Amino acid sequence: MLVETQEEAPKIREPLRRVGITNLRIIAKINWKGKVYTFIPVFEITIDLPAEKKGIHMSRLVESITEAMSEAVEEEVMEAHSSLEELGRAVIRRLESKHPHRRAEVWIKTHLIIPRETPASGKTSYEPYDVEVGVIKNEDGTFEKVLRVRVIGNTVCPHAMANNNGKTHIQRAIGELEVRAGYDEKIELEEMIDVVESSFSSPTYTLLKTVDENAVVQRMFENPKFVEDVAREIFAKAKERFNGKIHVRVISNESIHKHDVIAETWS
Ligand SMILES: Nc1nc2c(ncn2[C@@H]2O[C@H](COP(=O)(O)OP(=O)(O)OP(=O)(O)O)[C@@H](O)[C@H]2O)c(=O)[nH]1
Ligand SMILES: [Fe+2]
Repeated sequence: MLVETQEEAPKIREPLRRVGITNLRIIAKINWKGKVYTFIPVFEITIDLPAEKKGIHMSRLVESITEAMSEAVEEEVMEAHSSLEELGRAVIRRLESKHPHRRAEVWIKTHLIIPRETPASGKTSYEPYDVEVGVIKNEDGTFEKVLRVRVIGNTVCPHAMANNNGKTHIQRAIGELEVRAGYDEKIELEEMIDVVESSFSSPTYTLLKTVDENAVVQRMFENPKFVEDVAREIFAKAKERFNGKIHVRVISNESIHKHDVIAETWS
């Protein structure tokens, strides 16, 4: 007979808000607009723990994830989940029948690979973006979601350009956009990525033929921006498009310093 240590009273009767599993890697399939994508996401799943319980039954959180995945893999994937947030909610729904809790969170971190067309040769280039989706079931049973995208672009400094007959310093920059909204709000990760990527001096590309490289350099110099300009542009576009709490952070890896510069704002 197994001893259920988790059910015993702890020495220190403090409730814990988030207890669970993190850095769990697994396979996931998403049927996004009729096309099947396979991901190797990293999961974090937590529930609250009341003051009178020593611990949670950790394996039940893992079971909620593995069972939600198997329903996708075994029943072939057309019944699979239509978005990462829908997958997160399906995991929480399974957890409800396995482990008592009042509040639950599932965080799914992965990469989206989006095919883009190069600016001059029109070839297909596959661009990687870091995305993270959080699905939160509140104590009143309502669901909210947090969508995060991280995009690599570039900035051309307008200040050096104005003071050096057009010569200037150029650097890669990273734009991070987070939208926190009610679960049913229609917000697409791809659209969030486009908002960030269109706010740099120029997007970056994996594949660039010489004609493409020329086009990117032309566009960069036609579009000099401070790190502040990029953050403001992302924020303004995101407020217009997405109904939720917006958080923007841009870091420019300055090529003239050993440090970076940052601009951040939120609604
Ligand atoms: N709460 C808690 N569990 C831990 C900790 N370290 C390891 N464990 C887990 O204890 C789990 C086994 O306990 P349960 O999940 O309750 O497994 P079980 O009792 O066989 O299964 P159930 O019948 O579903 O309760 C293992 O999966 C371990 O990951 C810890 O620090 N806290
Ligand atoms: Fe147990």
